[in-house]
Amino acid sequence: MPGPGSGSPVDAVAGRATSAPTVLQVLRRLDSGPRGLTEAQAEERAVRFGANTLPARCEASWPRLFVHSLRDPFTTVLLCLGLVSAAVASWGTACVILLLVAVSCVLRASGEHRADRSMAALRGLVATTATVLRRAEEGDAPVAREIPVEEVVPGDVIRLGPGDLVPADVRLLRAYGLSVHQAALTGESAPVAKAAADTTGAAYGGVFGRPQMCFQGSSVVSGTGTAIVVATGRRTRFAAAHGGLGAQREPSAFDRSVHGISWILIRFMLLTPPLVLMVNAALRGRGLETLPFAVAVAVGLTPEMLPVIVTTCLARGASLLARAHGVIVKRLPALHDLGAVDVLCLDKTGTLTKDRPVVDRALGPDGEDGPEVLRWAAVNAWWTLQLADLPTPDALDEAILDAADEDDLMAYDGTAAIPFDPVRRLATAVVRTPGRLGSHTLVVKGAVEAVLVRCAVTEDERERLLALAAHQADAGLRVLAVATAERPARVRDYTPADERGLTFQGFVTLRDALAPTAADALKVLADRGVAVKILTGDHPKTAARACRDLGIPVASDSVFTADRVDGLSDTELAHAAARTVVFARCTPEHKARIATALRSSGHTVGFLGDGVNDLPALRAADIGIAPRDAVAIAREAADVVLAEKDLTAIDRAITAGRHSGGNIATYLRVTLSSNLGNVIAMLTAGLLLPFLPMLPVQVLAQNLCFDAAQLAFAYDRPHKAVLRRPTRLRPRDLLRFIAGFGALNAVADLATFAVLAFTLHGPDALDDEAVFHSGWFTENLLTQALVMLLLRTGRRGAEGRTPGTVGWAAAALTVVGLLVPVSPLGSFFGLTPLPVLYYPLLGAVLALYAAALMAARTRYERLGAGLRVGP
Ligand SMILES: Nc1ncnc2c1ncn2[C@@H]1O[C@H](COP(=O)(O)OP(=O)(O)OP(=O)(O)O)[C@@H](O)[C@H]1O
Ligand SMILES: [Mg+2]
Repeated sequence: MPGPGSGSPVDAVAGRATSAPTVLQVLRRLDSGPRGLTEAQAEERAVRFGANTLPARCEASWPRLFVHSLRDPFTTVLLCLGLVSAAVASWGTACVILLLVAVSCVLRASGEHRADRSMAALRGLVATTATVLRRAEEGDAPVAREIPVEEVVPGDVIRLGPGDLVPADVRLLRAYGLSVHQAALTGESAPVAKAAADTTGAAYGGVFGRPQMCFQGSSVVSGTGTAIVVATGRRTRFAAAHGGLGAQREPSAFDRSVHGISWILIRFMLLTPPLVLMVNAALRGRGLETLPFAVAVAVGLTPEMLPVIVTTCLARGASLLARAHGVIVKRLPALHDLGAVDVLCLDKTGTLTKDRPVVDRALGPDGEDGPEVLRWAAVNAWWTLQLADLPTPDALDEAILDAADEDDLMAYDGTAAIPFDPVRRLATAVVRTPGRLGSHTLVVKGAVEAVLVRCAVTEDERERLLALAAHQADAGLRVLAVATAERPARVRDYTPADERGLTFQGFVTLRDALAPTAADALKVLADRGVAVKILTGDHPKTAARACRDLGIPVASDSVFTADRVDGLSDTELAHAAARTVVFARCTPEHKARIATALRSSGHTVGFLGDGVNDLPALRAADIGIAPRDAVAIAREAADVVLAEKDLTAIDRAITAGRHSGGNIATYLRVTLSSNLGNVIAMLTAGLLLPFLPMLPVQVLAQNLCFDAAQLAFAYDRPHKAVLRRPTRLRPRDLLRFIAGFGALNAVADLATFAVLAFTLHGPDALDDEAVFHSGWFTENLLTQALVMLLLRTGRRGAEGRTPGTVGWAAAALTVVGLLVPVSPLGSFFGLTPLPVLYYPLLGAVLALYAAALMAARTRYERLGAGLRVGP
């Protein structure tokens, strides 16, 4: 059988030959026909070729995740420190480090495994489908049917429409005005035209340049097509080129903050041991015997639970959001970024408005009622729909068809169509001119400016007509312009070059009601510190009016028409974007450029859109958001998918993001400031004392206790104040915070040393190593508990709250700190019971420390750095 079983269908069909194979060759090779496969054939091929999934999308196994978590930089550094300890035969230290690594890796791998599984399940809810033609039996007529993309097999005949993902590598059988975006394959951002006709000779730009072929990983920007699948799954070009991973994203807000901080810390960790060694050698004449201690200090500085806490916080947030509000976060770090969003860009149609337009009026060039304008508009809508094979009419066309008289339409016979394209903002239908043999009428409808530049009118007349349209738009109406032209009939294809010298017919205005929840949702967003910008393809006046009606103040200088964007440099655009509320007449590329400009000026940008024209911006923003009924490619490109097209859902998602981001930030602040404090105290004490201020095993044991207690932050409920502003963690602010609070912590430790000296009657008594170690051990755990409670929330926040997980964890730390030195376990760590007098004095130190912490915190908040906070 000359079936597709032999060799790779891609090579066989798209392949190495210099000229593209003809449709007939392809069909024969794939043992299929233009009417598609039968269900039985499809089933047999599904078994033979496997599911149409990319290798990169397959779920990672548990052991793989474990190995992956070993590659985490913190873990790597810890392992190196462990090796160093083992090399100097400090087996205790090496074992404890190994234990730390094992615990954090197991926790992280299991957390990630769980998160991956629930993410996969969530992604399944928004999986994309493909439209295939299949037949029940050999003799039956083919039926178009939606199936999950995984079930597509070679030989299937599929339909492509605007907004569809190309589900596999396909050869076109028919195409109308088809253009696809294949940046994921070629890096080229402009859409590429595709056509079905057999051509001879090699194509420019290699295989991807072939006009007859569309490839997995690309998406349909405009037009429609019918095509036969030639390769699926790992046999596609996309899988071969990238393992199906696609282009690398720019670093997101998550990468910039959490990753940025991680790397700063790792540098510190690597610097610490040599520093400790050098200082001890220079001032105390100690040699390599301090190495285990130096290593332990570096370990003590590490927030090794950071990856675990981050995964747990985000996974918990994401699953809660999905369960309670139907909001699906497709990539975990996106939840963190949602919390950091301070500028949200929205498209207008369907987001602020219902996208259920109804025709309001049809008016001629003189502004009087013009019923024939509506008729022409309907002829255009009907024939573009019929001839371009569109799966569903768009909302504007549907409204026009609803308003038009069906009998009028029947008088026309369409011959060609150029479907709507968001860059040209036009749709054209060609009909036979009624009653005039040998003549065609081009009927063009589209955005006012786009149609008028193609009309044969004087400059003054154009100005007058633009003003007339602007007047309509100012009333909140959507305006379409309609024009026609008569041409001698011809067989040759019509192209956009034919849309010239048109006769202007008039305008059709449409009313699109505002979305009922939009006004409230916008107000809530403003209260939460999120600036909203509207990026729309529509008329500036229509957009500005919708904004005003929804309560967004729009000054005259805050409306920007996107053609002005082209003349601006990136910095100028960033400046302009800061002031502007409405960007009108945006092409898809404009939307993306504006999002990029806002990001480059330091904002974390979210973009919500549902159409093909929103695709580049969904990718360019830090975080792309699409409603579930958006076109497939928008859903695919988005990081977050909303159950409904309802702005209130965004607020929920942002709140959940702030919740998780707030917990991560608190964890980092608490851990790092107390770790830093300990390290400073340890270094100082090391120089003051004739012995090591803490044995390596004690440093590590104490560290283990901290880590365990701090897992509680993953389950904390942050204070309401945290949810009021974007949770943006800036590395520089964080470092300032931990330097300040770390120093305070060190002062408390040094005060404890003084207390110990006093309790033990004079500095000489400090020679009692075990008592010193025990005293400091207890103090350290207690201060840690205190810091956890006090730095968690503001002073106001601490009042009237139930203890919660963090409260219980702090209590457990306190108990461990008080009991371990007096218990049998204590002697194992080299600890001993303390004199009774020590406790009241320690109490006094802690009370002073608590007061200082509160004062410092209030000051810090007053300085405006607070619980950090957008611009
Ligand atoms: N089917 C159509 N036929 C002709 N013109 C259209 C059609 N659909 C839209 N237009 C015109 O093109 C313009 C741009 O459309 P586009 O789809 O890019 O954005 P939009 O839907 O207006 O707004 P948003 O970006 O807020 O979703 C519209 O404002 C309208 O004037
Ligand atoms: Mg839209």
